[in-house]
Amino acid sequence: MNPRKFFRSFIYAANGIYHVVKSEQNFRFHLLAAIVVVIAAAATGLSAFEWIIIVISIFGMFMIELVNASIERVVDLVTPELHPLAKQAKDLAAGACLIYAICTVIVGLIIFIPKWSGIIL
Ligand SMILES: Nc1ncnc2c1ncn2[C@@H]1O[C@H](COP(=O)(O)OP(=O)(O)OP(=O)(O)O)[C@@H](O)[C@H]1O
Repeated sequence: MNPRKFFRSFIYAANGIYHVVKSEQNFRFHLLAAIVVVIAAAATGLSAFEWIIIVISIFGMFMIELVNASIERVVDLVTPELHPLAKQAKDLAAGACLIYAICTVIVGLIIFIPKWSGIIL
């Protein structure tokens, strides 16, 4: 294994993340939502297992947004013109993000509602 090449791959990955933060409004929204969730989780007090679920949900959302942004760029590279398959590819990737986002909201509700209802009621 070449250590320099290995280290360079981290730089490339960090560049990709930096680029998506700069260029994708959706990614910045998820970043803000993640900060709010972490603050809410810290204030509520979660078990280690609940924290693991929250961390997996947050990082999974970032990951799928990165894959979505990557698919969008590949599609634009392959066909700058309008094409039904380009639309399908982008809409499918966006659909994957939406499905995972719905999943994270459900997971959040399952974790937080019983704790908050104990505080509110
Ligand atoms: N080359 C294309 N051919 C056909 N439909 C496209 C193409 N590019 C985007 N679309 C469709 O147009 C709609 C809006 O796409 P738009 O370009 O605004 O956003 P995006 O490319 O999906 O994301 P972003 O705004 O972040 O670049 C979506 O339904 C998308 O699938």
